[in-house]
Amino acid sequence: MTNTVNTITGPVTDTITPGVDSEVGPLRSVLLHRPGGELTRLTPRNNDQLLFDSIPWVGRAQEEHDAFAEVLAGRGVEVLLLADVLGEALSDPRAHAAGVHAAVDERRLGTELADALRSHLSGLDADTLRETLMSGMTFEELPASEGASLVRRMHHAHDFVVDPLPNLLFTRDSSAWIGDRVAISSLAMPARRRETELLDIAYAYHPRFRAASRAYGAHSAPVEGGDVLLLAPGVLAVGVGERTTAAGAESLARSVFADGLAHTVLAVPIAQNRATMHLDTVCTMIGPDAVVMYPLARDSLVAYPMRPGDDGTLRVDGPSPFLDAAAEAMGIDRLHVIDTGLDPVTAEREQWDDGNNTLALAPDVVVGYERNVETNARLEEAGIEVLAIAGSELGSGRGGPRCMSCPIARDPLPATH
Ligand SMILES: NC(=O)NCCC[C@H](N)C(=O)O
Repeated sequence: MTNTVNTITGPVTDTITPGVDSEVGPLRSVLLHRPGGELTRLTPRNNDQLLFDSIPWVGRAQEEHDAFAEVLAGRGVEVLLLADVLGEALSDPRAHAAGVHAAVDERRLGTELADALRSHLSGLDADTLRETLMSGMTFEELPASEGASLVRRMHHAHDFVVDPLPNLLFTRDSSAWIGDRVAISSLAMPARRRETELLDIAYAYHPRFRAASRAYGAHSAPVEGGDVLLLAPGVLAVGVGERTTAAGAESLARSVFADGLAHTVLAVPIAQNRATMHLDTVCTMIGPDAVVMYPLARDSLVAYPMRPGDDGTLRVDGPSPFLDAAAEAMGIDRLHVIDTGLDPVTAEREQWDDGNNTLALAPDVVVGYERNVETNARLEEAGIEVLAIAGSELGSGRGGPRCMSCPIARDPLPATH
């Protein structure tokens, strides 16, 4: 199989200034992660814990991902790959030390083994360390010469001394740009927490990003990028559910208000279950004043608008119907919902398969999974161009094109929108 992605990315340059103030402004630069060795770690015994619903065929997942990257590149989008960004960052000795520190969980491994692992990882070159940080390491892969320990003797050879990170694929969740600042997510699930450390290192030490200010601290209350929608410049919606907590939404609101990045943040409660783990599993924007939305959510979603109060306080209003609160905050008459008109069973099937999880490349141009035939047909009937990609293997982690992409630069929308 050819790795087309390298030809798409080339060296990571710094010609495009980072900044994102909407969901639909023409996409200029995006961070993806081409799935690799970390997916080969998934087994029927660990897939639930690692947040995958089945065991992906890795080669096919890579092909699907390469095709996704090609669609973006074909539309003039610069595609950055997380492995490249992280690898370049890790060539800085301080990043290397931080990567080692993040990988060693002394509480779980005990002092003996933690010391042995630390010593082993410290001696790795940047590329090998990067692979280990992403794909993990089993007990049997840690050279025996690195010392004995009770923990090591009592573990199975195939257990992980460093856990793999198969959900790196979903770059949307681990970081998000808000205006010209990057928010490093504080990921909620144990299987994803170390992603926070890797993204923190990548942005802190890669020459292209190290000057970027932070919109949110990596170790603050849980907020995941899949829950954050930039409805319009200055207006954010933040899903509160299985991942992002109410404390996280409040904390993000305080942070973006303090930095002048937003005037309104809508906290949107979503059902706490796997099908709706993030707000972007039920609703994504396809135009400056239009969304595609899971039909059941349309009339049930509510919002608690937060605005800056007096003397650094937060003013919290609502709850009010989400569509009304969003339109008011965005200063438009109505936030249109593309009517997918689906029967409840088809709607539920296609929501599960990320039919509502589209990635806008520009107003009215979105990438979606080809399998969501009915949703895509309705979008096209509404005048939306749907660039359909295969996702049978990629989708086994329960994420679609929006989940698999972190926009780094979008052009601002024209004032007429
Ligand atoms: N924004 C998203 O909905 N991302 C999909 C994340 C899927 C991943 N397997 C997870 O459970 O976190």
